[in-house]
Amino acid sequence: MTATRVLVLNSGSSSVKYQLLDMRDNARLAVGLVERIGEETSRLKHTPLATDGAAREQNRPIADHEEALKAVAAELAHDGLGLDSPELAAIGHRVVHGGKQFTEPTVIDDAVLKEVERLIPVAPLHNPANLTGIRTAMSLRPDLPQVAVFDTAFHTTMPESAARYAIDVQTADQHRIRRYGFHGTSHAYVSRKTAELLGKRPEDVNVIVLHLGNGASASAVRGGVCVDTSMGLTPLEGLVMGTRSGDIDPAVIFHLMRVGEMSADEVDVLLNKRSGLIGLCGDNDMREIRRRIDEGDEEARLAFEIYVHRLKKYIGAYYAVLGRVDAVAFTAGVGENAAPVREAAVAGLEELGLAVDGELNSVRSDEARIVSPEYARVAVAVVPTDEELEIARQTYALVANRAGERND
Ligand SMILES: Nc1ncnc2c1ncn2[C@@H]1O[C@H](COP(=O)(O)OP(=O)(O)O)[C@@H](O)[C@H]1O
Ligand SMILES: CC(=O)OP(=O)(O)O
Ligand SMILES: [Mg+2]
Repeated sequence: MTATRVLVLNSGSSSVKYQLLDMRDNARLAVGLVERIGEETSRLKHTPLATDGAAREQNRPIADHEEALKAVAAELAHDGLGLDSPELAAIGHRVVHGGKQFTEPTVIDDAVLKEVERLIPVAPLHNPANLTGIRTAMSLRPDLPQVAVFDTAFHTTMPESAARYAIDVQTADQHRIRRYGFHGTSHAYVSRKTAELLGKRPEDVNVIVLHLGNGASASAVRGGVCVDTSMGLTPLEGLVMGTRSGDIDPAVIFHLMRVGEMSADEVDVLLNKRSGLIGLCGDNDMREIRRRIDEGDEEARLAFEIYVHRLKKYIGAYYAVLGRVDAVAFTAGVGENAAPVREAAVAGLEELGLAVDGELNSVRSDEARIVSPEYARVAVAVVPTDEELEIARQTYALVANRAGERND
């Protein structure tokens, strides 16, 4: 019997999302989420799709990512889908920062672990969680291939003109300061899906992808190749996010340190965790912000306007970078669900061929769809992302390939 299953772990700063898939038909056997790790109100939600599909929940404090993963392993075992299964071919891990060197999915060994660890200072919210996920999975199944799929990989094609900051070259090179970009697995998947939706080959279309989740980033994809993206050295640059500021005058930082007497760490926490939507209005969930706007809340309205203004600037910028745009694709939690964000982001851009159809845009669906009117020159699309499926595919392709090579 050949092993055909892949477990995918997407470890975030305070959550773990996971899926167990059978790669013969990409069927999802189990999916789940552990959230609020490290808080009193942690929650594990596990849905065993292969059996009765009834979700099970645990509401209890889960101290760290190791405990979270062990709880996930126990839930899977409960359904006869445990990590000890001989049908498990590999575990695929989302790794957020892979620097410049990892352009492909990579089987994890000591050298890879060291490199992911070395990159912690430039992905402090993400790489430590990714590493704990990997180490725990390795301890549970030391014999199994563990594969890292990097958020940065898709962006390694960016030209130097987009990847370099305009700072002293020696200093930049010494500290490997450049723009790496993130959410690459999503940008790759969504740009390809968008081409499919248009009935074209990826190499024939130019797409602006707007990945709007808790973290948010935009990318310009020309013929399937990323040519620019909004996140930089770290996932802090670019769009306004749930808790991150995105673009800011770097002098704000010196000012806060010199005049505000804040330490570097305090400014780091301010910009990463107490800025963006939560900093502007106290809420980082777009649903709550829309609810408050409907009640006439001015603070929430301004936060929404700042969010959309930045988004619109990036649409314009990437339009200019690409020269010709076939589609603007919205994805992730906000992009897929928040019709008012999509409407406001393209409002007034009719001259650029961009518009949404009010009725199409308000339809709720899990399907990839076009929400622009027939006459619009550029398609505005809603394309649900599936980072876990993409990670599973890349992981399975790599291990199947290696197995094939061994048998040759
Ligand atoms: N129905 C909805 N309407 C508006 N916004 C939503 C809805 N569902 C989710 N969101 C937004 O999506 C965000 C989460 O997006 P997601 O892509 O799951 O984030 P991440 O993977 O970065 O944790 C939430 O914080 C919320 O702002
Ligand atoms: C890189 C990044 O910002 O990821 P997330 O959106 O999962 O926080
Ligand atoms: Mg996400």
